Amino acid sequence: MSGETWLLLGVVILLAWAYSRWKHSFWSSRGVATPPFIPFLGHLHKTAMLRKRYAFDMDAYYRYGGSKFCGLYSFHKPCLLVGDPELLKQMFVKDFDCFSGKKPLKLTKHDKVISDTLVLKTGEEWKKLRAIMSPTFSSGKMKGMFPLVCQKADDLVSFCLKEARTKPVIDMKHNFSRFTLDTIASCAFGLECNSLGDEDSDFSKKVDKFFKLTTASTLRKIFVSIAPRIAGALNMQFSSPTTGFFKELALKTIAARREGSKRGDFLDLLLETQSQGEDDGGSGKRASKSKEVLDDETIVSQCVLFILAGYGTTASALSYAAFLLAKHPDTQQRLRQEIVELIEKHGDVTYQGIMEAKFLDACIMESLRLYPISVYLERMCERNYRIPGTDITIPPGTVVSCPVWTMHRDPKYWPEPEEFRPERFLPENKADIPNLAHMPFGIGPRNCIAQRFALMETKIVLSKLLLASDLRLAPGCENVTVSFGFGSHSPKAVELILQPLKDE
Ligand code: HEM
Repeated sequence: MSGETWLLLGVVILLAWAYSRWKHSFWSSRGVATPPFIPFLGHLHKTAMLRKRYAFDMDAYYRYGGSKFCGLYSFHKPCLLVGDPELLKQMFVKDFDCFSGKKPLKLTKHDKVISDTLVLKTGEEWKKLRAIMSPTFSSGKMKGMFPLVCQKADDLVSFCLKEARTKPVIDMKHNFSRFTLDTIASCAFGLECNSLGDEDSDFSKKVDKFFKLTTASTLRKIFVSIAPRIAGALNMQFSSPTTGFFKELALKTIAARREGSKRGDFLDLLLETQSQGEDDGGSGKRASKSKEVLDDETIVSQCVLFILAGYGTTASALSYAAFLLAKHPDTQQRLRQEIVELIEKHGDVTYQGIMEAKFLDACIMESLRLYPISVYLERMCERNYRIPGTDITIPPGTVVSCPVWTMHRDPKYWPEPEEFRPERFLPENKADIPNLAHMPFGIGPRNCIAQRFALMETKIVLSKLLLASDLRLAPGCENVTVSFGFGSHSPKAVELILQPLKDE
């Protein structure tokens, strides 16, 4: 290269560096602290991978003011980390109209099934869909689905006890995952897939494929995220091609339901909202609103949503809870006693009984405190917003995140935070927990829509499992290793010894 070319290159690099420095002065010029960052990337190298993210959030929270708020950069885009419960309440709840969106996922036209799921919708479309779907998760509707989930929980317990006869140690993470899968197949797709007993079940194989990340699928996702239009033109999609299998399955079940075979599951409930809209033909307004949102394709997307949002989350929540109960035999016995007393009162594991079980609820809440499935929450600012109590304004497009994992272990809110102490969540102690210091199901109007369903599922399984067996830690498995994936985490393994409590 000639001297002039070198000089030109030097000037270009210098200008780019100066531009990056200027962009990265957004927070310092407003007097907001930021953890150390690097040119161009900002903090992206620390926040893009969940494995690094939770440790980074902790550092930002304790050392750079994040327990109130601090500034971050994703490339050159300013982001805000907010760890103050009062400020979170103001932003995520009271000023929700300014924070109803989430960071958009870049998708192609071939990703319609997942782009129509509630979790990826924004603005008015999200509002309408959420309003129509919310009643399907009411406590009345949960009662209707209770027997379906109990059936799957009974299958799980029988399977585990059968395994316990031949195996010294049971892989409970695997069994909880299969149980969750069977429940989703039953409640969202009307399918009895029995993946617990049948390792070759088509449904479970397809779900495994749906989540499997290979080098090729990762590169495809990265390419779609960078150039969605070109990717679309090349017939590429972000989601796994296996999505087509679930779409066909749900469409087939919808057709069968129209022939009259109802089961009171989630799919029936969604179809009911569609016909409620149609029945309202007289007034016209509601009918067209429902029809517009819940066409068959939109319903199919919400069935797939159950796999996306409900599979790993519930299986991990059950795995962590079972591990903690096995590690704390006295707590386990206290919980078993509560369940036995409720059975004496109600005659069986009933919806009413598990709702009354205060210690059961406390054990699950404490387990989700120590291991919140979402390490952080995010919202996107939709217009200029002045951070309350300051004269700092953040522009539209700023991503605001809440460091859930870190806040769940802050000794300011949780004395001896690393200890498993369900008593913290008993009614007489609940008043000591500040509002929004505990948020395993998120915050405000965009929180987990299926919280009732997820809790019902978890409570039924733990009740039935503890009534049937004593859970003990397998030798060498005294600690749980958290395995961080792309967007979520799960215990690496939960291997337990199951000691049956009744003669079979
Ligand atoms: C123990 C299990 C579960 C946990 C811990 C959990 C947790 C969460 C969290 C933390 C969020 C984000 C909330 C926020 O940003 O404020 C969320 C959102 C969501 N969850 Fe769950 N979840 C669980 C099970 C499920 C299940 C079984 C479904 C089934 C459909 C589900 C569906 C959703 C949906 C649709 C959203 C997005 C809601 C919206 O954007 O309006 N979740 N969940």
